[in-house]
Amino acid sequence: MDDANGLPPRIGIDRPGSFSRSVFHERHPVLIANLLEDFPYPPRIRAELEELLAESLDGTVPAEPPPGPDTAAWAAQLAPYAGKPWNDLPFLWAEAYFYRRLLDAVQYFDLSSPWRGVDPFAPQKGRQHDGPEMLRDLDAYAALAETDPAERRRSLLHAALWGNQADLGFRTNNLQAGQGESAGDVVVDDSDAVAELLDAPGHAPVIVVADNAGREITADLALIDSLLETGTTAVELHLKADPFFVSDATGQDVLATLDALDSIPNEPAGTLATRLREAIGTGRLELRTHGFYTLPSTYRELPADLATEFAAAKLVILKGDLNYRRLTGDREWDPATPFDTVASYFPGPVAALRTAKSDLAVGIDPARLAELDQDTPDWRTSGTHAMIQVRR
Ligand SMILES: O=P(O)(O)OC[C@H]1O[C@](O)(CO)[C@@H](O)[C@@H]1O
Repeated sequence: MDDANGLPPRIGIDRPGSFSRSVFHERHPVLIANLLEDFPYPPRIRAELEELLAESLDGTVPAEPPPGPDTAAWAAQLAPYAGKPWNDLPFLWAEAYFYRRLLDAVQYFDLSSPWRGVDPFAPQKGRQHDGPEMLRDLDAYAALAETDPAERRRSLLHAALWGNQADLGFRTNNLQAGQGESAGDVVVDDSDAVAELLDAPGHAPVIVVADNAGREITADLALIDSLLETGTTAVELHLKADPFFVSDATGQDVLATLDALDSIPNEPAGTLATRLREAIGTGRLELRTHGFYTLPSTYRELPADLATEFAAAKLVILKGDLNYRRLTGDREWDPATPFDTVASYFPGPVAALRTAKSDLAVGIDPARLAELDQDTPDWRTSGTHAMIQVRR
C-alpha cells in the first residue's frame, strides 16, 4: 500500500518489459511517425515533435507549463514533477502530459499560427468514418431495427462496450485493422445492474463520459438514442475539449459522425442521425465538455462542479480504458479487489464499460482470474477482453 493514502502505488513507466513502458518506447515513436506522414508540417513543428519524443524517452520534465488556455491548471499539475526524469513519472500523468505537450508542438493553441486548432489526429479519426468496419457496424445496427426496444438497448450497450476496442492509439502496434475484432470475452458483465439503474423512476439525466471518436462514438450515440427511446429523460454526453490520446472524441468529432451517418447509404443510420440532431436541438441530448477531462487527474480529484453533476445523475457511464484508469487511479490493485471498494468514493452510481488495454483490472473473480492468466496471459492488454462493472 502507498503510505500516504492507503491506496496501492501508482503504475509507473520505469519497469523494463512492462506494458506502460512499451507505450512510451514502442507506441509513441509510431504515433509521431504517423503525424509526420499525415501532415506537411513545417521544419519547426517536425523538430518539436521529434524533440518531444526524445525528451519523453530519456529527458526530464521542464518547469514551464505549456502555453494555452489551460496553463494555470498545468502549472499546478507540474509542480511536483518539474525537473524529474520522465522515467519516474506515473503512467497516467506522463501520458496526459505527453498529449498536452504534443498539442503545443503542433501549435494547436498558438493564436499566431496557421496550425492553430488543426486536430493532429483528424486524418486518423476520419479514416474510420466510411471504412468497411464502420459499414459493417451500421449494417448490424440496421438489423436491430425490428427488435424490442429493451432488447435493442441491451445489444447497443454491448456494442458500445466493444466499440471501445476500436481505439486508434491502441492500433499503432497492436491490433491491425480488422484483426482480432469482434465481441470477445466479457470478463465481468453487470449489464443487468445497468438496466435496473436506467429503469429506476425519476427524471435525472444519464451522463455518458465518452472515449473515442469513430466507431466507438457511433456506437455510443446509438446507445444514447436507445436510452432516450426507452424512458431516459435526458442524456449528457461529456466530450474532450481538445484532441487527446489520439482518438478521443471532441464535439467536432460528434458533428463529423452525424454527417458520416447521413452520407452512408443505410437508412436506419440516417434516421439515427436525424433523431440525434433533434435531441440535441431540444436539449434532451446535451453535448458537454470540461477542462478536467484533458488533465492527468483521476476521478478522486473531481472538480466540485462535475462532482455535483455526477451526484445528481441517474447513472454515469464511463467509457473506455482511460476512464477506467482514472476511476481506479491507475494503481497496482490486486485484480480481486471488489469494484465497489475501488469506486466507493465516486459521487453517484457509476458503470464502467471498457475493453482491457492496460495492466489494470479490478473486480475479477479469483477463479476466473487464474483461468485467464493461465489461458490468455495477455488478456489485460490485448483489447480482446472486456468488462461492464457497476457501483450503485
Ligand atoms: O481509448 P481507451 O480505451 O481509453 O484506451 C486508451 C489506451 O491506450 C493507451 O493510451 C495506450 O496506447 C493506454 O494507455 C490507454 O489505456
